[in-house]
Amino acid sequence: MTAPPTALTIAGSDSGGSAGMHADLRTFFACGVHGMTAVTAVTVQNTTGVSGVVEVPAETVAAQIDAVASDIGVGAAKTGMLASAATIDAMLAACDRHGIGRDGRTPFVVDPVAAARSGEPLLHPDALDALRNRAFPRATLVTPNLDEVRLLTGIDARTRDDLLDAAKAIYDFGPEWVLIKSGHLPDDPECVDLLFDGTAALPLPGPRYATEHTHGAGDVFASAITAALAKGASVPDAVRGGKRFVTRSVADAYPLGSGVGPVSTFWRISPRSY
Ligand SMILES: Nc1ncnc2c1ncn2[C@@H]1O[C@H](COP(=O)(O)OP(=O)(O)O)[C@@H](O)[C@H]1O
Ligand SMILES: Cc1ncc(COP(=O)(O)O)c(N)n1
Repeated sequence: MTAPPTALTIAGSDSGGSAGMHADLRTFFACGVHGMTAVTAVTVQNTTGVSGVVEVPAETVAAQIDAVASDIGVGAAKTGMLASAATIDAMLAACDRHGIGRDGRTPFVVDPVAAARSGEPLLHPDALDALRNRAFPRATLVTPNLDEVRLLTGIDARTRDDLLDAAKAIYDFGPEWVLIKSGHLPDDPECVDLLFDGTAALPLPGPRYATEHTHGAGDVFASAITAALAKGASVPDAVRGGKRFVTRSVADAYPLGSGVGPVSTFWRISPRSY
């Protein structure tokens, strides 16, 4: 047997199993990629929200990256909840040691998670600068939602036409590619995301389903992209494939608990068998 491609998520855990590194690992599995983790924080979380956070020491986050990169190897990496500037800087130093990120050539997807869907913060406000000015320039791809765009750039995108301005503003921080996610666009009958490389903008059309169960959608999208990059896909192909994956995941989203349920990562491996 040969080993499958490998991908690393640097993210927080979600005890409810819907978002964060749990969603990332399930997506890696569904995409046929061996998933690895550098846990940044343990969240006490369910479908109604986040009621506690314990941060993992920054040096332990870096040590997890060192451990897997030096032994197993990382085909592609993604970030989720990073919690603090200290963690971001320790992570970037570890990524440097192992060629993860732009110049090292191992694809590096930075999902700038700032808050949970339910509103609780997952990133210290004083870590925004580290994310923008130190993590983004290292990224192959940055994947903000519209709330994160607002926080990072001040741009309040309200229509599809505003997405290009948002993409340009994020691109100015130095990543190779930017993907603006449109799930939070008010009053749009579709979910048309936008991929931008500094010159050309590629719209990624998709339906908008009338479901409230979208917990973990952004994590699943970024993980499906990361899995495809680990398999050697180009960024546009990985993003197009990731969009198909997350759209099907939202289509099959299921209710869970008393709050917001997760998007489904079951559909590819065992459609509706549960
Ligand atoms: N109701 C929906 N129907 C179909 N696709 C959706 C829906 N909500 C979000 N998506 C898609 O899921 C992905 C994640 O989007 P978004 O919700 O903006 O990010 P996040 O989960 O990070 O807040 C995007 O491709 C978006 O277009
Ligand atoms: C540990 C962790 N990471 C990321 C998210 C964001 O996911 P969502 O925006 O769907 O709440 C989360 N809720 N928890």
